[in-house]
Amino acid sequence: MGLLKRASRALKSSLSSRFAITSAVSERCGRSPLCSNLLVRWQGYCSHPHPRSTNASIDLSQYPTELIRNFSIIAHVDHGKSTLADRLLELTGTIKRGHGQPQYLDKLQVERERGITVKAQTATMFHKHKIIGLDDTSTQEPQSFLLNLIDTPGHVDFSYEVSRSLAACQGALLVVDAAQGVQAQTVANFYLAFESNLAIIPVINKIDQPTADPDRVKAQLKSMFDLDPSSALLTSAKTGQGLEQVLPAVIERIPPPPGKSESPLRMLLLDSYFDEYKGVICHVAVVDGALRKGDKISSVATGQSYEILDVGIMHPELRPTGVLLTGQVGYVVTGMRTTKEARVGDTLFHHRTTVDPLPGFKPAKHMVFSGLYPADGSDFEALNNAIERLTCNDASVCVAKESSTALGLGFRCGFLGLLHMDVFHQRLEQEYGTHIISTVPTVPYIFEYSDGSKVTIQNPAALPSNTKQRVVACWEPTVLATIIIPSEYVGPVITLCSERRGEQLEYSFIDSQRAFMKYRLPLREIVVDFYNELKSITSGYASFDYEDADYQASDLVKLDILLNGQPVDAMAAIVHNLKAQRVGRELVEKLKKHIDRQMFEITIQAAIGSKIIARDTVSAMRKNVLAKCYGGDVSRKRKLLEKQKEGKKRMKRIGSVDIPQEAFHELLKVS
Ligand SMILES: Nc1nc2c(ncn2[C@@H]2O[C@H](COP(=O)(O)OP(=O)(O)OP(=O)(O)O)[C@@H](O)[C@H]2O)c(=O)[nH]1
Repeated sequence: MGLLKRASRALKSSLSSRFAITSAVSERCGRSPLCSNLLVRWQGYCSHPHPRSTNASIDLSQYPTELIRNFSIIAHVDHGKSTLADRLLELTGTIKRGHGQPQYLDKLQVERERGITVKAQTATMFHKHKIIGLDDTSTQEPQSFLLNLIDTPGHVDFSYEVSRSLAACQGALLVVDAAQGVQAQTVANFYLAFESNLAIIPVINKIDQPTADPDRVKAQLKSMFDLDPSSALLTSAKTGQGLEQVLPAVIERIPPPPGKSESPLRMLLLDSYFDEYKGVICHVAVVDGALRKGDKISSVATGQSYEILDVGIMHPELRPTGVLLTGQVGYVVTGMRTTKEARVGDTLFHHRTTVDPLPGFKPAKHMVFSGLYPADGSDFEALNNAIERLTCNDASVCVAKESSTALGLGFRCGFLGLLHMDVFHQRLEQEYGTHIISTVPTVPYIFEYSDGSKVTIQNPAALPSNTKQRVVACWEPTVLATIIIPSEYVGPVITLCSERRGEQLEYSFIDSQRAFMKYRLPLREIVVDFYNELKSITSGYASFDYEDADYQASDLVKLDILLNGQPVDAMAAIVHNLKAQRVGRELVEKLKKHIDRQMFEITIQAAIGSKIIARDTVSAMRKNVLAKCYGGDVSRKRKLLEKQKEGKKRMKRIGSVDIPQEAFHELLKVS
């Protein structure tokens, strides 16, 4: 994951090297060069809604780059980014106070249900501010600034979104919970912003909490990132305390976008999604030049040309402006038919001009792969459509068609992590009404065969079962994990990491209460349930982040699951030899629990090659759903039978055995 490299390139190998990051950080995080160049001092002036927040049309020509600030909010998960974004939108009158929809920018149903941000969202705000010349005599009138705010996800799986958002920004608010202090993703996000050369404004949030200790957090910011403690803003996004300092600090400390208005148009494509009515909508940042409705543009990546049918800003919903000028961030609607044409990171430019492409983004690195199949085989086309549309909106998923003897036609998808995979499944079901079966997640292993060929295996079924005969060596991907925990949990965390075949690389203390550990862990060991277990053994206090590392030689075997003697390719897994027995037993147990009794006996076996390592049986008998329905109304019985019929539709028939969707889901949790 390129994004993860950033996280801790400076983390590199030792804490001390991080602590040694020098005054370059404080220079960047202090007053921007702009301020010294202009020799101005800014003063907070007005936090009332700007008149433009009404439905009046917006004239973007009033906002040259000097009056634009593009910034992001980054933080560890749950430290209050989305709540802070809400308050800033309210403060500027972009949304109504008490709009009744907390975390306004978390628009997806899955984000609201899970209380997490999955997709980075942009909103444009206007804020009036007064400038006072350093000589204090040249008082100017307050000026209106255009502020583009990008709310980003905090969970490690979605840091790809963060890295993309930062490409459109010149500064970032680094939000840290006043009670929890610096956590693993705070570290990762800081380095991501630092390496992107952004001005960083530390914001210590949640100061209203009884356990808040802003001084301790300031000391951590100083010792870990060399951030000037006096530059930290103290806020409570909940009570509103201290919020009036945030936008003045954004205007004061973050430089305006550096683009040239007189140069030919260059736009960075940040994101895209499919809208039922408008078609493909692209989020763009205009780096140089200007874009107008009706312009013809071309794409560097595909060479295709399009006409701009609509252009505008997110304020906070789509708001047509007819134009986007240098430094502005907004949306464009072109004639693109699918979001596949909208390559995230692409450079768009005026047709028939020549420009140097913008740097773009490193492609997302897929950590986990799993097969997705329609629960009902005849729904393949519907699933195909749903996946196509959803991947338009989530470019970080890779998809290839595959087929399984057990499940029929389906897809092999690559995800950034397990939560990402989970969220993708949930969105497929919620937003597109598809019922899916997903196979056990796997990571990309490398196998070397006796003929000297090497293959990357993303699907266990692709590995012949008699591996030992043909495979001469195998390697598995590893990660460098950063774990920050209260000192009292060090023991259990060390035990967990060694159970997961981890190698400790570093162990030190951030302050008197918290320990910092760095481990090399096999990726396979963390994708399945590691984070949940870490949270549970540390009462939720652990924070965790990882970056991808090298492959390491390993002793891997293919574990087959057999139902009535038939191997089920969709249930095969590649596991470490030492764990094969336990995993085999657990898989058999889970399947037994979830397969309903049927008219015949079902044997469930786990096998390595021809050796059976676990076995159980489900005895024969049809599940009688009417058993608990004594007498009573016939319509009630009919309803229960209908429900059973509906449930059966969602079962997968493998050989002669019906397997409910939940059985496949449960298999995902075996580590
Ligand atoms: N006491 C207190 N709670 C806050 C404050 N700011 C946010 N919260 C609460 O903290 C929780 C997490 O807030 P979010 O804004 O969703 O956090 P986030 O960082 O956006 O979370 P992700 O998007 O999942 O990374 C919510 O329950 C908020 O109500 C604050 O200043 N004080």
